[in-house]
Amino acid sequence: MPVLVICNPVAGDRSASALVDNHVLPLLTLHNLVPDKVVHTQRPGHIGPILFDFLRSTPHSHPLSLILASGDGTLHELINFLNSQPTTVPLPRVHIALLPSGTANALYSSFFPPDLNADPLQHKLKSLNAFLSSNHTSVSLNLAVSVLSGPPITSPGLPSVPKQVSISAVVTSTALHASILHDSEALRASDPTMERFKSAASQNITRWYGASVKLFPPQDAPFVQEYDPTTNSWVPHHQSIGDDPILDFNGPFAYFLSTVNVDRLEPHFRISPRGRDPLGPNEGAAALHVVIVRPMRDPSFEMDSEPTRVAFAEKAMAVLGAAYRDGAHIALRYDHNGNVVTEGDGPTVVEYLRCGAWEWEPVGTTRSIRSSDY
Ligand SMILES: Nc1ncnc2c1ncn2[C@@H]1O[C@H](COP(=O)(O)OP(=O)(O)OP(=O)(O)O)[C@@H](O)[C@H]1O
Repeated sequence: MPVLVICNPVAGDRSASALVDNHVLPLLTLHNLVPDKVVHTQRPGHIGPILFDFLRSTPHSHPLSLILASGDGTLHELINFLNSQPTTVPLPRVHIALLPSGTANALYSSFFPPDLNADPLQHKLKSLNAFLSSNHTSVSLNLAVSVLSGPPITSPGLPSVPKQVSISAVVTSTALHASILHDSEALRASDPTMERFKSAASQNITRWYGASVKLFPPQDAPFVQEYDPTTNSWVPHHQSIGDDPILDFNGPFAYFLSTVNVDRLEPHFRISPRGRDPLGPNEGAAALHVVIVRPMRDPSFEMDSEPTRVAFAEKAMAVLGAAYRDGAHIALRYDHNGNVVTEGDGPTVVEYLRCGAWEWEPVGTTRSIRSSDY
Protein backbone atom coordinates (compact mmCIF):
# COMPACT_ATOMS: atom_id res chain seq x y z
CA MET A 1 0.00 0.00 0.00
CA PRO A 2 1.60 3.34 -1.02
CA VAL A 3 2.23 5.74 1.85
CA LEU A 4 2.46 9.50 1.37
CA VAL A 5 3.31 11.98 4.13
CA ILE A 6 2.09 15.56 3.63
CA CYS A 7 2.84 18.36 6.04
CA ASN A 8 1.50 21.91 6.08
CA PRO A 9 4.38 23.83 7.68
CA VAL A 10 2.34 26.99 8.34
CA ALA A 11 -0.73 25.39 9.92
CA GLY A 12 -1.51 26.40 13.50
CA ASP A 13 1.61 27.30 15.47
CA ARG A 14 3.86 26.12 12.59
CA SER A 15 5.05 23.04 14.45
CA ALA A 16 4.00 20.42 11.87
CA SER A 17 7.45 20.07 10.25
CA ALA A 18 9.15 19.48 13.60
CA LEU A 19 6.47 16.94 14.55
CA VAL A 20 7.00 15.04 11.30
CA ASP A 21 10.83 15.16 11.42
CA ASN A 22 11.27 14.45 15.12
CA HIS A 23 8.47 12.02 15.85
CA VAL A 24 6.48 10.80 12.83
CA LEU A 25 9.33 9.65 10.57
CA PRO A 26 11.20 7.94 13.46
CA LEU A 27 7.97 6.17 14.45
CA LEU A 28 7.49 4.94 10.89
CA THR A 29 11.10 3.67 10.86
CA LEU A 30 10.43 1.85 14.12
CA HIS A 31 7.57 0.07 12.33
CA ASN A 32 9.76 -0.69 9.29
CA LEU A 33 7.60 1.55 7.17
CA VAL A 34 9.34 3.68 4.55
CA PRO A 35 7.00 6.34 3.14
CA ASP A 36 7.04 6.62 -0.66
CA LYS A 37 7.26 10.39 -0.36
CA VAL A 38 7.37 13.15 2.27
CA VAL A 39 6.17 16.51 0.96
CA HIS A 40 5.62 19.96 2.49
CA THR A 41 2.89 22.19 1.06
CA GLN A 42 4.41 25.36 -0.36
CA ARG A 43 1.33 27.51 -0.90
CA PRO A 44 -2.42 27.56 -0.28
CA GLY A 45 -4.16 24.92 -2.39
CA HIS A 46 -0.95 22.95 -2.95
CA ILE A 47 -2.13 19.71 -1.33
CA GLY A 48 -4.38 18.69 -4.25
CA PRO A 49 -1.65 18.88 -6.91
CA ILE A 50 0.77 17.09 -4.54
CA LEU A 51 -1.61 14.18 -4.20
CA PHE A 52 -2.33 14.12 -7.93
CA ASP A 53 1.36 14.19 -8.92
CA PHE A 54 1.95 11.33 -6.51
CA LEU A 55 -0.91 9.29 -7.98
CA ARG A 56 0.39 9.92 -11.49
CA SER A 57 3.84 8.63 -10.53
CA THR A 58 2.65 5.58 -8.60
CA PRO A 59 0.43 2.71 -9.74
CA HIS A 60 -2.61 2.97 -7.51
CA SER A 61 -4.75 -0.09 -7.67
CA HIS A 62 -4.49 -0.21 -3.85
CA PRO A 63 -5.85 2.32 -1.39
CA LEU A 64 -3.48 5.17 -0.68
CA SER A 65 -2.40 5.85 2.90
CA LEU A 66 -1.99 9.54 3.60
CA ILE A 67 -0.29 10.69 6.80
CA LEU A 68 -1.39 14.30 7.03
CA ALA A 69 0.08 16.86 9.44
CA SER A 70 -2.24 19.85 9.17
CA GLY A 71 -5.43 21.44 10.42
CA ASP A 72 -8.95 21.08 9.06
CA GLY A 73 -8.44 23.66 6.30
CA THR A 74 -5.81 21.64 4.44
CA LEU A 75 -8.00 18.53 4.50
CA HIS A 76 -10.88 20.67 3.25
CA GLU A 77 -8.73 21.81 0.32
CA LEU A 78 -7.84 18.21 -0.49
CA ILE A 79 -11.47 17.04 -0.48
CA ASN A 80 -12.52 19.94 -2.70
CA PHE A 81 -9.65 19.41 -5.10
CA LEU A 82 -10.53 15.71 -5.49
CA ASN A 83 -14.17 16.63 -5.99
CA SER A 84 -13.31 19.11 -8.72
CA GLN A 85 -11.56 16.48 -10.84
CA PRO A 86 -13.44 15.00 -13.82
CA THR A 87 -15.20 11.79 -12.86
CA THR A 88 -13.27 10.01 -15.64
CA VAL A 89 -10.11 10.25 -13.49
CA PRO A 90 -10.06 7.05 -11.43
CA LEU A 91 -9.15 7.72 -7.80
CA PRO A 92 -8.08 5.18 -5.22
CA ARG A 93 -9.59 5.05 -1.76
CA VAL A 94 -7.58 7.35 0.53
CA HIS A 95 -6.99 6.31 4.14
CA ILE A 96 -5.91 9.26 6.26
CA ALA A 97 -3.95 9.20 9.51
CA LEU A 98 -4.28 12.72 10.86
CA LEU A 99 -1.68 14.59 12.91
CA PRO A 100 -3.45 17.56 14.49
CA SER A 101 -1.21 20.47 13.58
CA GLY A 102 -3.72 23.23 12.89
CA THR A 103 -5.34 25.84 15.07
CA ALA A 104 -8.66 24.17 15.86
CA ASN A 105 -8.29 20.56 14.66
CA ALA A 106 -12.03 19.94 14.81
CA LEU A 107 -12.02 16.59 13.05
CA TYR A 108 -9.14 15.18 15.07
CA SER A 109 -10.54 16.41 18.38
CA SER A 110 -13.92 14.86 17.60
CA PHE A 111 -12.38 11.45 16.97
CA PHE A 112 -9.81 11.82 19.76
CA PRO A 113 -11.30 14.13 22.40
CA PRO A 114 -8.87 15.94 24.69
CA ASP A 115 -7.54 13.83 27.53
CA LEU A 116 -6.05 15.83 30.39
CA ASN A 117 -4.17 12.78 31.63
CA ALA A 118 -2.55 11.97 28.30
CA ASP A 119 0.92 13.11 27.34
CA PRO A 120 0.34 15.89 24.72
CA LEU A 121 2.67 14.34 22.16
CA GLN A 122 1.17 10.87 22.56
CA HIS A 123 -2.27 12.40 22.21
CA LYS A 124 -1.24 13.94 18.87
CA LEU A 125 0.04 10.57 17.66
CA LYS A 126 -3.16 8.60 18.42
CA SER A 127 -4.44 8.48 14.85
CA LEU A 128 -0.99 7.53 13.51
CA ASN A 129 -0.52 4.87 16.19
CA ALA A 130 -3.95 3.45 15.37
CA PHE A 131 -2.95 3.36 11.67
CA LEU A 132 0.30 1.56 12.56
CA SER A 133 -1.42 -1.05 14.72
CA SER A 134 -2.18 -4.39 13.10
CA ASN A 135 -5.92 -4.34 13.82
CA HIS A 136 -6.87 -0.78 12.88
CA THR A 137 -10.20 0.16 11.38
CA SER A 138 -11.09 3.15 9.21
CA VAL A 139 -14.14 5.35 9.54
CA SER A 140 -15.72 6.72 6.35
CA LEU A 141 -16.23 10.46 6.39
CA ASN A 142 -19.63 11.91 5.57
CA LEU A 143 -19.49 14.90 3.26
CA ALA A 144 -21.84 17.87 3.03
CA VAL A 145 -22.15 19.56 -0.33
CA SER A 146 -23.09 23.24 -0.34
CA VAL A 147 -24.12 25.22 -3.39
CA LEU A 148 -23.96 29.01 -3.26
CA SER A 149 -26.24 30.58 -5.84
CA GLY A 150 -26.74 34.12 -7.01
CA PRO A 151 -30.19 35.62 -7.32
CA PRO A 152 -32.47 33.85 -9.83
CA ILE A 153 -32.98 37.11 -11.73
CA THR A 154 -30.09 39.51 -12.26
CA SER A 155 -30.35 43.23 -12.91
CA PRO A 156 -30.15 44.26 -16.58
CA GLY A 157 -26.54 44.73 -17.65
CA LEU A 158 -25.13 42.76 -14.72
CA PRO A 159 -23.61 39.33 -15.36
CA SER A 160 -25.24 36.37 -13.60
CA VAL A 161 -23.29 35.09 -10.59
CA PRO A 162 -21.90 31.60 -11.21
CA LYS A 163 -22.80 28.87 -8.73
CA GLN A 164 -20.07 27.83 -6.31
CA VAL A 165 -19.86 24.34 -4.83
CA SER A 166 -18.05 23.56 -1.62
CA ILE A 167 -17.66 20.17 0.02
CA SER A 168 -17.27 20.04 3.77
CA ALA A 169 -16.26 17.26 6.15
CA VAL A 170 -16.64 19.42 9.26
CA VAL A 171 -18.80 22.54 9.23
CA THR A 172 -20.86 24.79 6.99
CA SER A 173 -22.03 28.03 8.50
CA THR A 174 -23.62 31.39 8.02
CA ALA A 175 -24.35 34.13 10.60
CA LEU A 176 -22.03 34.56 13.60
CA HIS A 177 -19.86 31.49 13.02
CA ALA A 178 -19.17 32.42 9.39
CA SER A 179 -18.30 35.97 10.48
CA ILE A 180 -15.94 34.57 13.12
CA LEU A 181 -14.13 32.40 10.55
CA HIS A 182 -13.92 35.29 8.11
CA ASP A 183 -12.62 37.87 10.60
CA SER A 184 -10.32 35.50 12.50
CA GLU A 185 -8.36 34.89 9.29
CA ALA A 186 -7.22 38.54 9.37
CA LEU A 187 -5.92 37.94 12.91
CA ARG A 188 -3.96 34.77 12.02
CA ALA A 189 -0.57 36.48 11.70
CA SER A 190 -0.86 38.30 15.03
CA ASP A 191 -2.48 35.41 16.92
CA PRO A 192 -1.87 31.81 15.81
CA THR A 193 -3.93 30.43 18.73
CA MET A 194 -7.64 29.76 19.17
CA GLU A 195 -7.93 33.07 21.06
CA ARG A 196 -8.35 34.76 17.68
CA PHE A 197 -11.76 33.04 17.33
CA LYS A 198 -12.85 34.67 20.62
CA SER A 199 -11.62 38.10 19.47
CA ALA A 200 -13.55 37.69 16.20
CA ALA A 201 -16.64 36.55 18.15
CA SER A 202 -16.69 39.70 20.27
CA GLN A 203 -16.35 41.83 17.10
CA ASN A 204 -19.51 40.27 15.64
CA ILE A 205 -21.64 39.30 18.63
CA THR A 206 -24.29 42.00 18.15
CA ARG A 207 -24.92 41.23 14.45
CA TRP A 208 -28.13 39.50 13.37
CA TYR A 209 -28.74 37.94 9.97
CA GLY A 210 -32.04 38.11 8.06
CA ALA A 211 -32.88 34.97 6.13
CA SER A 212 -35.57 32.43 5.48
CA VAL A 213 -34.52 28.85 5.90
CA LYS A 214 -35.91 25.48 4.83
CA LEU A 215 -34.86 22.25 6.50
CA PHE A 216 -35.48 18.91 4.79
CA PRO A 217 -35.70 15.44 6.42
CA PRO A 218 -32.67 13.11 6.25
CA GLN A 219 -32.75 10.45 3.52
CA ASP A 220 -33.14 7.67 6.06
CA ALA A 221 -35.73 9.35 8.29
CA PRO A 222 -39.20 10.70 7.48
CA PHE A 223 -38.94 13.89 9.57
CA VAL A 224 -36.54 16.60 10.58
CA GLN A 225 -35.52 15.75 14.15
CA GLU A 226 -34.97 18.01 17.12
CA TYR A 227 -32.95 17.36 20.22
CA ASP A 228 -35.13 17.21 23.33
CA PRO A 229 -33.10 18.10 26.44
CA THR A 230 -35.81 16.74 28.75
CA THR A 231 -35.47 13.21 27.43
CA ASN A 232 -31.92 13.70 26.14
CA SER A 233 -32.95 12.20 22.82
CA TRP A 234 -33.79 12.99 19.18
CA VAL A 235 -37.51 13.29 18.45
CA PRO A 236 -39.42 14.30 15.30
CA HIS A 237 -39.68 18.10 15.18
CA HIS A 238 -43.20 19.10 16.22
CA GLN A 239 -43.70 21.02 12.94
CA SER A 240 -42.16 18.38 10.66
CA ILE A 241 -45.21 16.21 10.27
CA GLY A 242 -47.22 14.03 7.91
CA ASP A 243 -47.24 15.14 4.30
CA ASP A 244 -45.32 18.32 5.04
CA PRO A 245 -42.08 17.38 6.81
CA ILE A 246 -40.13 20.38 5.43
CA LEU A 247 -39.56 23.07 8.06
CA ASP A 248 -39.70 26.79 7.26
CA PHE A 249 -37.79 29.01 9.70
CA ASN A 250 -37.68 32.76 9.56
CA GLY A 251 -35.03 34.99 11.07
CA PRO A 252 -33.42 37.02 12.25
CA PHE A 253 -30.73 34.52 13.12
CA ALA A 254 -27.86 35.14 15.52
CA TYR A 255 -26.23 31.75 14.95
CA PHE A 256 -26.57 29.10 12.26
CA LEU A 257 -24.18 26.29 11.50
CA SER A 258 -24.32 22.67 10.47
CA THR A 259 -21.81 19.96 11.14
CA VAL A 260 -20.95 16.51 9.79
CA ASN A 261 -18.65 13.93 11.41
CA VAL A 262 -17.79 16.15 14.39
CA ASP A 263 -19.17 17.04 17.81
CA ARG A 264 -16.78 19.97 18.32
CA LEU A 265 -14.97 22.66 16.35
CA GLU A 266 -12.08 23.07 18.80
CA PRO A 267 -10.92 20.55 21.40
CA HIS A 268 -13.21 22.10 24.05
CA PHE A 269 -15.82 23.88 21.90
CA ARG A 270 -18.47 21.16 21.75
CA ILE A 271 -21.01 23.07 19.68
CA SER A 272 -22.70 19.98 18.16
CA PRO A 273 -22.42 17.66 21.16
CA ARG A 274 -24.59 14.90 19.64
CA GLY A 275 -22.98 15.31 16.23
CA ARG A 276 -21.51 11.82 16.24
CA ASP A 277 -24.77 10.07 17.14
CA PRO A 278 -25.69 7.47 14.51
CA LEU A 279 -28.87 8.39 12.62
CA GLY A 280 -30.22 4.88 12.83
CA PRO A 281 -29.28 1.23 12.41
CA ASN A 282 -28.42 1.56 8.67
CA GLU A 283 -24.68 1.82 8.17
CA GLY A 284 -23.84 4.97 6.24
CA ALA A 285 -27.06 6.77 7.17
CA ALA A 286 -26.07 10.36 7.87
CA ALA A 287 -27.53 13.74 8.71
CA LEU A 288 -26.49 17.35 9.02
CA HIS A 289 -26.58 18.57 12.63
CA VAL A 290 -27.81 22.13 12.73
CA VAL A 291 -27.32 24.56 15.61
CA ILE A 292 -29.54 27.64 15.47
CA VAL A 293 -30.08 30.67 17.73
CA ARG A 294 -33.03 32.91 16.82
CA PRO A 295 -33.39 35.91 19.14
CA MET A 296 -37.16 36.05 18.61
CA ARG A 297 -37.55 32.92 20.74
CA ASP A 298 -36.52 35.02 23.73
CA PRO A 299 -39.75 35.81 25.68
CA SER A 300 -38.38 39.28 26.51
CA PHE A 301 -37.92 40.14 22.81
CA GLU A 302 -40.13 43.08 21.79
CA MET A 303 -38.61 44.66 18.70
CA ASP A 304 -35.43 44.53 16.65
CA SER A 305 -33.38 47.55 17.65
CA GLU A 306 -29.75 48.31 18.42
CA PRO A 307 -30.28 48.14 22.24
CA THR A 308 -32.13 44.79 21.83
CA ARG A 309 -29.20 43.37 19.87
CA VAL A 310 -26.71 44.64 22.44
CA ALA A 311 -28.77 43.12 25.26
CA PHE A 312 -29.09 39.83 23.38
CA ALA A 313 -25.31 39.66 22.89
CA GLU A 314 -24.99 38.53 26.51
CA LYS A 315 -27.33 35.62 25.81
CA ALA A 316 -25.44 34.67 22.66
CA MET A 317 -22.23 34.74 24.70
CA ALA A 318 -23.90 32.51 27.30
CA VAL A 319 -24.61 29.98 24.53
CA LEU A 320 -21.00 30.03 23.29
CA GLY A 321 -19.69 29.81 26.88
CA ALA A 322 -21.87 26.78 27.61
CA ALA A 323 -20.65 25.12 24.39
CA TYR A 324 -17.16 25.27 25.97
CA ARG A 325 -18.60 23.43 29.01
CA ASP A 326 -19.00 20.09 27.28
CA GLY A 327 -21.86 21.23 25.03
CA ALA A 328 -24.14 22.38 27.87
CA HIS A 329 -25.76 25.03 25.60
CA ILE A 330 -28.25 22.57 24.11
CA ALA A 331 -30.01 22.33 27.50
CA LEU A 332 -30.28 26.11 28.08
CA ARG A 333 -33.79 27.57 28.28
CA TYR A 334 -35.45 30.94 28.77
CA ASP A 335 -37.47 31.67 31.88
CA HIS A 336 -40.62 33.87 31.70
CA ASN A 337 -38.51 37.03 31.83
CA GLY A 338 -36.11 35.97 29.12
CA ASN A 339 -33.25 35.06 31.46
CA VAL A 340 -31.10 32.18 30.28
CA VAL A 341 -31.46 29.34 32.80
CA THR A 342 -30.58 25.68 33.07
CA GLU A 343 -33.93 24.48 34.44
CA GLY A 344 -37.66 24.77 33.83
CA ASP A 345 -39.72 24.14 30.73
CA GLY A 346 -39.31 27.43 28.83
CA PRO A 347 -38.28 27.51 25.16
CA THR A 348 -34.77 26.27 24.49
CA VAL A 349 -32.31 29.03 23.62
CA VAL A 350 -30.74 26.82 20.96
CA GLU A 351 -32.66 24.90 18.35
CA TYR A 352 -30.59 21.78 17.76
CA LEU A 353 -31.82 19.79 14.76
CA ARG A 354 -30.76 17.12 12.38
CA CYS A 355 -31.81 17.07 8.75
CA GLY A 356 -30.76 15.90 5.29
CA ALA A 357 -30.44 19.35 3.72
CA TRP A 358 -31.09 23.02 4.40
CA GLU A 359 -31.51 26.12 2.29
CA TRP A 360 -30.59 29.62 3.44
CA GLU A 361 -32.16 32.46 1.50
CA PRO A 362 -30.73 35.73 2.78
CA VAL A 363 -32.80 38.87 3.08
CA GLY A 364 -31.26 41.87 1.35
CA THR A 365 -28.11 40.23 -0.04
CA THR A 366 -27.59 38.28 -3.18
CA ARG A 367 -26.34 34.78 -2.44
CA SER A 368 -28.25 31.79 -1.13
CA ILE A 369 -26.90 28.47 0.14
CA ARG A 370 -28.19 24.94 -0.18
CA SER A 371 -26.32 22.41 1.91
CA SER A 372 -27.06 18.69 1.87
CA ASP A 373 -25.69 15.40 2.99
CA TYR A 374 -23.74 13.91 0.05
N1 LIG B 1 3.36 26.80 2.45
C1 LIG B 1 2.23 27.48 2.66
N2 LIG B 1 2.24 28.83 2.77
C2 LIG B 1 1.12 29.53 3.04
N3 LIG B 1 -0.09 28.93 3.23
C3 LIG B 1 -0.15 27.60 3.15
C4 LIG B 1 0.98 26.79 2.85
N4 LIG B 1 0.61 25.50 2.85
C5 LIG B 1 -0.73 25.48 3.10
N5 LIG B 1 -1.18 26.74 3.30
C6 LIG B 1 -2.52 27.19 3.72
O1 LIG B 1 -2.54 27.15 5.15
C7 LIG B 1 -3.90 27.27 5.52
C8 LIG B 1 -4.11 26.88 6.96
O2 LIG B 1 -3.96 25.51 7.11
P1 LIG B 1 -4.90 24.64 8.04
O3 LIG B 1 -6.32 25.03 7.86
O4 LIG B 1 -4.56 23.23 7.84
O5 LIG B 1 -4.45 25.12 9.48
P2 LIG B 1 -5.20 26.03 10.51
O6 LIG B 1 -6.13 26.99 9.83
O7 LIG B 1 -4.17 26.60 11.41
O8 LIG B 1 -6.03 24.95 11.34
P3 LIG B 1 -7.62 24.64 11.49
O9 LIG B 1 -8.18 24.67 10.09
O10 LIG B 1 -7.66 23.29 12.13
O11 LIG B 1 -8.12 25.73 12.37
C9 LIG B 1 -4.64 26.45 4.51
O12 LIG B 1 -5.82 27.12 4.14
C10 LIG B 1 -3.66 26.33 3.30
O13 LIG B 1 -4.23 26.87 2.14
